[in-house]
Amino acid sequence: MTKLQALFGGTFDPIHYGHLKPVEILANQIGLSRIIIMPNNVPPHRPQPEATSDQRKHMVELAIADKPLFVLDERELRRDMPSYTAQTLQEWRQEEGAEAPLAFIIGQDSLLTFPTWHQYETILENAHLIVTRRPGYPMTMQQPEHQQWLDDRLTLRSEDLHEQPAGKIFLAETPWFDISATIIRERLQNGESCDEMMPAPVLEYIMQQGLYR
Ligand SMILES: Nc1ncnc2c1ncn2[C@@H]1O[C@H](COP(=O)(O)OP(=O)(O)OP(=O)(O)O)[C@@H](O)[C@H]1O
Ligand SMILES: O=C(O)c1ccc[n+]([C@@H]2O[C@H](COP(=O)([O-])O)[C@@H](O)[C@H]2O)c1
Repeated sequence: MTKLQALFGGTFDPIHYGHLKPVEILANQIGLSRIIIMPNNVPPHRPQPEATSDQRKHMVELAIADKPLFVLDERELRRDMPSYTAQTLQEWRQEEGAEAPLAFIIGQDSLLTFPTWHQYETILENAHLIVTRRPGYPMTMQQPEHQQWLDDRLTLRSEDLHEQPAGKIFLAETPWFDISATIIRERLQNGESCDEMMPAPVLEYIMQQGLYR
């Protein structure tokens, strides 16, 4: 069994197949026995979500109920301050010890904004970064110095993620899923179907709660 642990943070307003499917495929590709899903309470770089933290947590629980690959981490939900990943990963590293291989999973769009994140350079001191593909976003950074930063840390060997505790960036070859929470919220507001975009129990909960109308 692999020792590499991977944390997948997000706002999940709501959780959808664009979150779940790439990381399920990733787990098979690189050998992850567990993915820790971590919804935030106060997202650092965007407006407050439409659904409450309790509702978003409940939707994650419904989405992963029949998937033993996933577990929920509530640490950022308990925080009233913005959920800075640098701080979360520092805490996680202290809990897991210096040698444990740890990774943070993001989509391709998040990689592009990564250099604007709070203390972004320190994030790689505590974890690897695993990037899943997302349609509509370039794989190169806008600023040459950020591309250099990326190139210096890139690895093509997924074994590095298992063998080293932190510091590498791995661009995973996951398929594209053209789904976003924004599109789902818009479609639901217009009364359009989202059946193919998320697990049925999540959609049923959205309807029952009258969310995103
Ligand atoms: N379709 C997708 N493919 C790959 N990664 C995704 C996809 N949708 C979201 N992600 C990634 O999942 C993480 C959490 O995303 P988030 O909860 O913001 O979802 P979102 O669909 O981008 O939401 P919104 O449309 O509200 O901005 C981010 O790292 C994001 O890049
Ligand atoms: O730490 C930061 O500055 C930071 C800035 C933007 C996003 N993040 C984290 O990245 C993850 C995906 O963010 P989002 O907004 O796409 O849901 C989530 O765990 C956020 O807390 C973190």
